[in-house]
Amino acid sequence: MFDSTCVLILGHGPISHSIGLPDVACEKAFTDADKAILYRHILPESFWKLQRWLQVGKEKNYSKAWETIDLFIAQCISLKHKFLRDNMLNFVFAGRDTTSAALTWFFWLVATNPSVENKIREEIITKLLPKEDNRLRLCFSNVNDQEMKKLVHLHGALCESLWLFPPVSMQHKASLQPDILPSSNNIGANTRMLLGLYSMERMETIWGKDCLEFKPERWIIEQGGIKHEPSYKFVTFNSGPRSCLGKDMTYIQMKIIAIAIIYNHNIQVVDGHAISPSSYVILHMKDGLKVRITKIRV
Ligand code: HEM
Repeated sequence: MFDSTCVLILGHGPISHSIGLPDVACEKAFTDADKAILYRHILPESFWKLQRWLQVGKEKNYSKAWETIDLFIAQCISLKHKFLRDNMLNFVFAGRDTTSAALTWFFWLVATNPSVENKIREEIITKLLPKEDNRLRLCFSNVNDQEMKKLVHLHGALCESLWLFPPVSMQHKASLQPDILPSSNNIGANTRMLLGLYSMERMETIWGKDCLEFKPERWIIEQGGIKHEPSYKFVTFNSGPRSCLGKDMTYIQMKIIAIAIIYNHNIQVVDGHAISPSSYVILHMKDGLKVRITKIRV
């Protein structure tokens, strides 16, 4: 299990079970550390702390074990340095601009559709605020994922803006081998393909006649629950094995921000401010969103 855990977590196996059962210092260090931790539970605190200060007994073994474990982990990190760097970059890049672009389009759509803004504010008050709290103060520590799922109008408005203005507006894919696309088109190996998500999510043949309208109720079923659209149709977060890993977190972050702003403020877009998309891979608003914020609660 030591070997397989290391491969899973660190991407590097110490092969302690190879033929000859080699002495792997780090493996023994974990056992020593474990034993020392047991003694910390049993002995009076002042006693093991004195041992630690004097560096004797089990505490001496514990310190040595830590040195060995630290060295082992540092070696694994340096072996995987490029992999870790690339992953960190991927996450920061993937999470930074996408969500901020999505929020900008969302607030523009909500601000220019006051009936939607009112419906969201109303459901925050009726479904999220504790009945006994007549001060109508919203406390986020009480709001969990399940509570947020009750806000169907907010969810609908978020889906609608993520759908009309997908923050990753296009994708680039290439075929490894010759293939046949679902459209029956044949493609050769190494064929570059650009997928225009922005355009795909505005196609009448896929979404119907009202595909250019802002209609959050599109995402609400008759019984009042949230309507699910398959990811190969609502492609904002990609579909298949390379789907976005941050999708659920994005919805939670956007909901927290939307609730805090819509519950407490009224948003008005500044007259004459031009709205148009920018030409980046991420679909920003070209000149940002200029708004006037009015506090509606003290
Ligand atoms: C509105 C917000 C977001 C949108 C629209 C979005 C959209 C996407 C899309 C379309 C892809 C596929 C890219 C491709 O294969 O070409 C993707 C991948 C990915 N996203 Fe997001 N994303 C968002 C937020 C986030 C956040 C907050 C995180 C995490 C901090 C995140 C992490 C990732 C990662 C790690 C991948 C790569 C998955 C893989 O290749 O296996 N995303 N995202």
